Parts: sequence; C-alpha cells; structure tokens
Amino acid sequence: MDQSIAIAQDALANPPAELACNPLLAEAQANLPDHLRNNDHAPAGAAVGLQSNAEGSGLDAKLQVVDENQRFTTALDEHMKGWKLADAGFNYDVVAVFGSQSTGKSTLLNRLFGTKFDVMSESERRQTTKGIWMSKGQDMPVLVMDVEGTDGRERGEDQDFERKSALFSMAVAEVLLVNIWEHQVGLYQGANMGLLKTVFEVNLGLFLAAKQKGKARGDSQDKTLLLFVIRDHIGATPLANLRATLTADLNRLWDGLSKPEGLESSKIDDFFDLDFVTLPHKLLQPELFEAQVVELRQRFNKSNVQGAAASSSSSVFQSKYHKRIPADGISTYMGTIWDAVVSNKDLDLPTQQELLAQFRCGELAAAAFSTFAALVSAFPPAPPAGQLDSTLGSRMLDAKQAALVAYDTAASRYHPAVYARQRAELVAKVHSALAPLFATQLKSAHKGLLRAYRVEIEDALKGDGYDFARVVAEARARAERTFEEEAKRVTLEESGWSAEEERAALGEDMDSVAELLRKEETRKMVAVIERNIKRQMAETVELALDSPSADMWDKVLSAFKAALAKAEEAYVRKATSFNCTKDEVDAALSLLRRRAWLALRSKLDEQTAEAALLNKLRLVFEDKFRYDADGVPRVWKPEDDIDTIFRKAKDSVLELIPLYAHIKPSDDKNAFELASSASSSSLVDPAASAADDEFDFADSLQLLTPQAQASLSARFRRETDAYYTEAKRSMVSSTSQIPYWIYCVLVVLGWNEFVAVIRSPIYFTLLLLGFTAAYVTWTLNMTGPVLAVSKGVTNEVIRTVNDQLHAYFSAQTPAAHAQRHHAARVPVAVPASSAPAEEIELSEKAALKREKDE
Ligand SMILES: Nc1nc2c(ncn2[C@@H]2O[C@H](COP(=O)(O)OP(=O)(O)OP(=O)(O)O)[C@@H](O)[C@H]2O)c(=O)[nH]1
Repeated sequence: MDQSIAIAQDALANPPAELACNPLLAEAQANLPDHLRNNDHAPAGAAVGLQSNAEGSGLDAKLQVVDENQRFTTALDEHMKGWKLADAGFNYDVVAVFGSQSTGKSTLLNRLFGTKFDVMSESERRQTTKGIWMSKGQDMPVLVMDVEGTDGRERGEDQDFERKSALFSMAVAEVLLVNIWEHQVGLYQGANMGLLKTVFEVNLGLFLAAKQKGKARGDSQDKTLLLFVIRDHIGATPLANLRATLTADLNRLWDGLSKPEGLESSKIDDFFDLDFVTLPHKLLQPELFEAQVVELRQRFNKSNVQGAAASSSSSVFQSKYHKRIPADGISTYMGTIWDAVVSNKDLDLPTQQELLAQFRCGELAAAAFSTFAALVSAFPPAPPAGQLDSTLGSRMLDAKQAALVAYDTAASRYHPAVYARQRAELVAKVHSALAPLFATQLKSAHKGLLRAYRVEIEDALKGDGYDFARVVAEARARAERTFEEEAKRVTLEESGWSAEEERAALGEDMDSVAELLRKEETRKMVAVIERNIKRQMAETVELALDSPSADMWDKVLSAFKAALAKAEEAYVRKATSFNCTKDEVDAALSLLRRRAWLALRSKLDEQTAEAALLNKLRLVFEDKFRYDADGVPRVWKPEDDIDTIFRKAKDSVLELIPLYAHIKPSDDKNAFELASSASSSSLVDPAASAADDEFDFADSLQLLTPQAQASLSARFRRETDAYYTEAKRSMVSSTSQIPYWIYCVLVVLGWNEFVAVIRSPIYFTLLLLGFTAAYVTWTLNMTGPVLAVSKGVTNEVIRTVNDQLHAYFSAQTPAAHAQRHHAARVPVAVPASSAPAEEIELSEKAALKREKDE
C-alpha cells in the first residue's frame, strides 16, 4: 500500500510529457508536499545546482553510442568536441552503470553527474534505456555511460547483449556502478549475481588475452572499480553488514567460476577493487537521498576531491583504473572495441590499443607532416649557386620541431612503442624531405668557398715575398673551417646526414686549384729566371763572339753555367715554399736548364746569323788588315807587301768560321751537358713537354752547318776582295798627292814676306813669342784647356757685346724717350720731414743737366 502511494505521488511529481499541460495535473501537483514537487523532472543535476543545458556545443547532452540494433554511433567524435573533451588527453574518466532494468540507474546518473538520461515513466513502468547511452558529467571531465538494464525482460532470456555491454564497459570504463536494491542483497540467485558473473567471466577473458600479449596480472589499468550503490537503504542493516554479505557473495561467485589455466588460485581482488555506498529511499527520504547523492558526487569530482586533501583516497577515479586511451582516440577505440565485441572476436585490449595507436599515430603523423610541408613550402627561394642561405639551418630546424611538437603533443599518449615507431618514421620522412636542401646548401658552400679560396690565393700571389705553401694552407684552413661551420648549421640532429662526401670533393677541388696555381707560379718563375739568364748572357755572348779566340766558348759556357747555377739555386729556394715534390723540383730544374740553354742558343743564333757573323768577321779582318800590330791605321806605301798582309788576315779570319760553327770549349771542364729528353717536364709545364720531343742536345751544339760555313766563307772572300782593291788604290793615290815643284813655287813666292818678318824686330819678337807659347802649351799638353778657355772667353765677349747693343737699341724708342723726359720734370714726392728742400732742388738740377746731355 505504501508503495502504491509512493508510486502515485511520484507520478504526480514527474508526469509524462503528454500530460504536462493538463490543468488538472497542475491542481493535483499543488497539493503535493514541497519536497516531492517536480523532483525528478527538475532540471538534470538539480540536486547539485546544475543547469540542464548541454555544455558548450549545442549538441545533445547525451548520445546513444550503441543503438537497439547493436550499431555503434558515428557521432561520438563530434560529441567529444562538443563536450570539449577531444583535447583532454588523459584528463578524463569513464564511468558506466550496471544493474537491473528500472532500478533507478538513469535517475542516479542524472543526479550524480547532471546528465539528462531518460528516466522511466512511473505510469508505464517500461524499459527506457535501450542500448548504451553516453553523456558528459556537468562541470567534470567524466564520460558517463548508461547501459541498458540487464533483466532481459524486453530481450527475453537472451543474455547476449548483457554480455556484450559488460565486455564493452569493462574495456572502456574505469568505474562500474552496480546499482542494486537493498532488499536484493544476499539474494545470491538474483539477477545482479548473474550480471556480476558475466562481468567476472568477461574480465577473465580479457585478462587472458592480455596475458598472451605479455601482460602480467596486477598491472595497472587491469583493475576496475566495482562501486556497489545500494539503493533504498532503510538504515536497519548497517553498510558494514551489507558490504560483508555482498563481499562474501562475490567471493563465492568468483570461486564458483571455471577459471582458465594458471588463474585457478586468483582472487577477486587481483582484478577488482570493491566499494560500497548506500542511498536512502528516493521517495520516502528525498532530502536525505539528495544529501547523500551530493556527497557521493564529490567522490566523482576530482577537483573537489583534490581540494579536500583528506578525502583524496575516496576518489573513485584513480590512475590505476584509467584505461590510458587518449581522449582524441576514444571514439575510434570504442568503435573498434564494439565491432570486436559484436563480431565475437577475441577481445584483446593490448592489441586493440596498439591498433588504435597505430591508427591515431598515423593520422597525427600525417597531420604533423602537412604542417611541416606547409612551413617548408613557405621557405624563400634558394639563392643562386655559390651563395649561402644563412637562415636555412634554423628554418629547417623550426619546421622539423613544429612537426614533432604537433605529433608529440597528441601521439605521445598512445602506445609507447607505436608512438616511437611512427615518430621515427615521421622524423625520417621529414629528414628525407629536407635532405635535398641540405645537399644544395653544401654544394653551394663548396662552390662559393672554392671560388673564395682561389681568389684569396691569387690575391696573395700578387704581392711580394709570399710563401706559397703558407698562403695555400691558410686559405685552405679558412675554407675548411667555413665549410665545417656551414655543414654544422644545416645538419639536423639524428638526420644521419653527412657532409663528408662534399667535404672530400671540396678538398680535392682545392688540391687541384692549388696544383694549377702552383704550376702556373712555377711556370712564371721559370720564365722569369729564363729571362734573367738571357739578359745576363746577352752581353757576355756579344763580347765573346765579337772578339773570337780559342777560349771564346770557355768564356761563354763558364758564364752560362754560373748564371744557371744561380738560377737553379733561386728556383730551389722558392720551390721549397711551393711545397713542390722532389719529382716536380727535378722536372722544373730540368725544364729550367733546357729553357736556359735554348735561350743561350737563340742568342747565339742571333749572333751567328749570316749577316751578323759576316760583320764580325769583317771587323776582325779589318782589324788585322787595316791596322798594324800597334793598332795604328795603315797608310799603304809602295814598299808595303799588301798581298801577304791581305792573305794572312784573310786566312786567319777564315779559320774562325769553324770556331763559330760549334759550341766547343777548349777546356773540357767548361763543357755543358744536358739530357736530350725530359719527359717529366710535363709536371711543370705541359706545353713544354711537346717541345721536348724535338730537342736534341748534341744537335744544339752545332751553330753553323757545313753549307752555312761554305756560304759564309764565300761571301767573306768576296767582301775582302774589295778591301784588297781599296788598299791598292789608296797606295796609288797617296803617292801622287802634291807635286814637288809646288813647294819650290811656294818658297819663291813667299821669300819676300819671310825676309820681312825676320828683319822686323817686332814681328820677329812676336813670332818668337808665339812659337814659345805654342811650344810650352804643346809640351805641357795644355792644348785642350787653352783652346777651351779661349773659346769660353770669346763666347763671353760676344755675349756681352750683344747684350750691350741690345740694351742700347731698345732704349732708343720714342716712348722711352718721352718717359725719360717726363720723369726728369716731375718732382719726386718726398715727405717734407725726411728730405730737406735743398736736396730736392739739387736733384732737379741734376735731372735737367742729364736731359741736356741726352
Ligand atoms: N524506489 C525507488 N524508486 C526509484 C528510485 N530512483 C528512481 N526510482 C524510480 O524508478 C523508476 C525507474 O527509474 P529509471 O531511472 O528510469 O530506472 P532505470 O534503471 O534507468 O530504468 P531502465 O533505463 O529502463 O532500465 C522511476 O520511475 C523512478 O522514479 C529510488 O531510489 N527508489
């Protein structure tokens, strides 16, 4: 009877929707006690002062995750976002309620979490919750699952759904609320025990599957909290007694289970934590019921629990129960779990978690890579080859970090192994996308540094007194250091990129540039030395060849050898600073010798060319023929033996032709030797090596071929014939110069003048003085100075006379005359104090007198 009244009162307080507007209902409700009015249909969460609106999104506050046809929803992701839990990571909890149908489960959840699950209409007493519903607890990050009741009245005896929903809840929820009436406690055969048996069996199955994946019993996350909510607790039986009874029943139930191998001795505590709370009768003790609901709610609200430090252990959500599924993956995870449950597959949670991790980490890695690709595509265009992009390294690093941060933030919550594997793949992908930039940058660095290296060496070589080896070493060290720094700047950590290949290529290129420059320098040096030898030898050769003698070649060759020795010494000294190898030094010296010899040869060729040599021979001949032994020019007299002198001179000169024809010193120690070929000269000057093939030292000793000698001899003979004729002619002309009678005529005609001079004492004295002065001048060898002095005196006299004449005639112009006249008449302005009047008068008189004179 009491129960009927209670039901009636409750029906009035919570009328079905279709009667809500009926005026009679309003009247009846007015007569209800205050505490019962609109109690259940007060906004959800009224017990804890919550509002009915779903939080934030405008989406329904509840979602049927599994419908009556056992299909899993596709809208959970969307709802998670709407509930603002998608980015919660692990900061959320899942609770599910189990219990017989129509035992007030939905009512309890609505009161505890402020949810809006449908509550059964008292009048119909019909099952309201079908499938599995989910909602978010208000003001708390808790996913609340309202599971279809397990009595199976609507589904008959088919316990299929009960098993599936138990399996599903065990896989995803940390806390299972088991809703039972107080009067059901101790009824071992009751529906709840059947449900719990299912829960235990399912749990053992899950554990077994997990064990096969290598998990041990007692691992965290393997435990679930079973929180028994004993409803309609009258208070007659204390909670402790109820707890003992229920615990005993549960242990008995556990013992009765046929456990898998290896788990025979396992205890219920190995898998579950058990907790018990009571709630008073909702209708009979509504205020007490509400108060205890509020109290129970505190245990579900982490922030409240943490705020009250003393009761932290009473929090139902403890980390050991958490299933460690990141919030952004919960939708996928639950979906796969439900699919596995429905298709009756063996549910092994580690594998499911791994699969989820695989899927989500893959998704997150792809998203992170897109972020990275967007950043990379925004990079500025690469600078031209040879120029470095100084910010490339930092930009690459930033892009990589951005991708990894995006990935790590969400993916690090997933299965560690999967997370790490996908991360490594992402990193590898990022690195391979950036590798071409790295390679391009290194190539650019290589090109730019090689150019700078060359310029630096060339600049240094322009100066004087450089040490080639030091210049090269410094430039190389600088280039290598810069390359190293650049490579470091663009090498990302863990990328495995190596700049070694490029560094080696740069080194090789620098070697060949240095080699080239060194060869160039060596060539230049050899050329300079060769020029010097040529200059030094020119005078010696001319001098020696102009005055031929038996030791002519000794002089030339000894001078040549001395100059060459000096040049070689200069080269060796310089070559040391060039870092030349011994082979190179030998090759360069050999080249130097040959070039020097060829230079000498060319000078000799120039001097022994037919015209030049003919000239020399002519000079020698003239010397012998036209001058006597004392070097005095010969004046041919009739008594001279021109023929013999001519023949001797000619023969002695002709004998010189073979001397000029061969470079042959009289003393063997002055001989010069040179190898005929020097294949190694290509080491220094490749161009020179071509000429080597045609060089024959023995040939180079011969200056005149026999034909050339014969031709020279013939020309010389012809030319000397002219000398002979000229000499003969000059002898004839000198004998027929002035006839002797002319002298007689001179004496006859000049006799009077001679006698006049002799007889005049003045003329005679003057003549005598003149002869004496001339004699003294001649004996003292003063002829030159006397002539110079007399010439100077004469010049001076002429100049002075000229000046005087010039001054006189220029003063004769009319203007000058007028000027002079005027100047004489105008008195000079003299200050009165400084010149007395008498002086002025005198000066005027003097001026007048001068004018008259003029
Ligand atoms: N005696 C009693 N009745 C209650 C209590 N709480 C709720 N009810 C009533 O029990 C009936 C069923 O409530 P629901 O909350 O819909 O129960 P349920 O278990 O969710 O029902 P299904 O979803 O259909 O399985 C309602 O008419 C409530 O008024 C309670 O604490 N004691």
